Amino acid sequence: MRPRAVGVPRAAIGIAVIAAVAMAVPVVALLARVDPGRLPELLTSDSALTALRLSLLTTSVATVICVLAGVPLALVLARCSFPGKAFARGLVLLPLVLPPVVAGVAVLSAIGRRGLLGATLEAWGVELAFSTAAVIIAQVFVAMPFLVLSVEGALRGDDGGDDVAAATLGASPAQVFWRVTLPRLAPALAAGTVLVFARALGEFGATITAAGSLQGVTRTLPLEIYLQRETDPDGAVALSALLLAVAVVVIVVTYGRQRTGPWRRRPGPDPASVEWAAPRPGAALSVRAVVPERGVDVELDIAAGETVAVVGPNGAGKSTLLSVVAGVVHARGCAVSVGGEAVETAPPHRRGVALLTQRGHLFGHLTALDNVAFSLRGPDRRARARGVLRRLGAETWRRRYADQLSGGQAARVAVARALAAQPQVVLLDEPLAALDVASAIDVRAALAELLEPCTVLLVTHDAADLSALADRVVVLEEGQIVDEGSVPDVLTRGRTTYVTHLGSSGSY
Ligand SMILES: Nc1ncnc2c1ncn2[C@@H]1O[C@H](COP(=O)(O)OP(=O)(O)OP(=O)(O)O)[C@@H](O)[C@H]1O
Repeated sequence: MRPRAVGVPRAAIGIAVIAAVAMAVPVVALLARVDPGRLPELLTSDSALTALRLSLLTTSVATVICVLAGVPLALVLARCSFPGKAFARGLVLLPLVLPPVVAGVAVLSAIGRRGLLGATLEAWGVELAFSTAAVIIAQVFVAMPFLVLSVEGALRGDDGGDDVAAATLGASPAQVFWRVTLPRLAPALAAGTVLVFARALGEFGATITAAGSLQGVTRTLPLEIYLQRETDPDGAVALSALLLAVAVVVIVVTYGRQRTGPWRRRPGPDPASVEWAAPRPGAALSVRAVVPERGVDVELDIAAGETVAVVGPNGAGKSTLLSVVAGVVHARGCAVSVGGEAVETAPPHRRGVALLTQRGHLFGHLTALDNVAFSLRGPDRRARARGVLRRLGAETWRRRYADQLSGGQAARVAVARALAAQPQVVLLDEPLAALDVASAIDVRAALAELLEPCTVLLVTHDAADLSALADRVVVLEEGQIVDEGSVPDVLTRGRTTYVTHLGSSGSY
């Protein structure tokens, strides 16, 4: 069910209709000029078929190259910081604004006989200029920016929270890329691929400049149309209609998938439930979090199996402390050890620490069940995942995707996913904040039981969490520990205004 859209101003609708008609007129005019009687003969001429074959071949190869090279390029531009990044980005996107003929001259200057790489290529016995390879190079050069723009835009638009969640569930950077980042990018990648294909298919200026017009070698369909325009206008019209049809088919095939909503992986068969075994006992945690740019300077030791609640006003540094333990935030003065082993230089997936943030970050392309099974191994992983969901009272929604769950339901599934990973240390950042009162009571009770053997660092603003879950409480203010002790002691002392309010909030 789609929510009703907010109304659109009448003027916008009027202008949109005029714009759509203006875009449609040339296409209709072209189709009107096609002579259906002569179409088979015109389209099956030797020159037309040769040009079509060459166009489809070069465009397909160029599209594959753009996808294989463009996705890593977009990833680096979106996610890495390095000197000269703005310049590198400008360079990659430059062909977008270059006149195609200039792009062709640039390609020829690189691969031509007297070009920058010409002598080296010749020494290797490779001659690229005016070859089919030159057509592909020209197409890649002009089309690549479309893919980079689409994918980089999608990457910049998200905060990388899903990737962090996956890493703290034990996924290596390569697994995060294949299992989480790429599926999330699928719609942008599909859109970018269509644009690349369309741009490469229609490429003319750069191709004729860098590769010439040799029949069967470099004369692609747009070049054939241009040449036929002089000698056989009807043939040119027929070929134009053919190019139009190919472009429409590509767009329909690719965008057709998107009409069914976001990309989702089809779930496997519904598994039988396997009773969830008790969580693995936790390990001792020791952390020194010194992050001057956030004003945080905290040292904390937690015994194996202990649950420590961290409380404090907004901006006190609670989430930063958790991020340091998880390996998401790094600073020179930080040290973290899990089970006596120093892990501050280890990447998040090697720390044995699961981080559950306020937003949960369920993976949108997976069902609730497959989210929970994400970190599990073995043939019965989905059955065990169902057992964990059952323990959290979330089994009913196992076949739903993240966008089909309410905030509270998603929070339960996210808790199940974090606990299923059996981490040595569990980091919970306000895990119950999205739940209604009744659900919070249920999940809190389940957590109290399930977290019993675990080492837990829990950030909360709710006094009910303290009494139900915490063995000890630590109070943070402006990045420093200002009090710590047993829950009743700290709340009774009420050393800060925040703690006084927390103690009198009624839920304790
Ligand atoms: N990504 C960031 N870059 C720079 N500074 C940040 C970033 N995230 C948080 N900070 C700053 O670090 C300090 C601690 O923030 P943090 O999110 O750890 O507080 P918090 O106690 O978790 O707050 P809340 O209860 O609102 O979640 C704040 O001053 C905040 O402005």
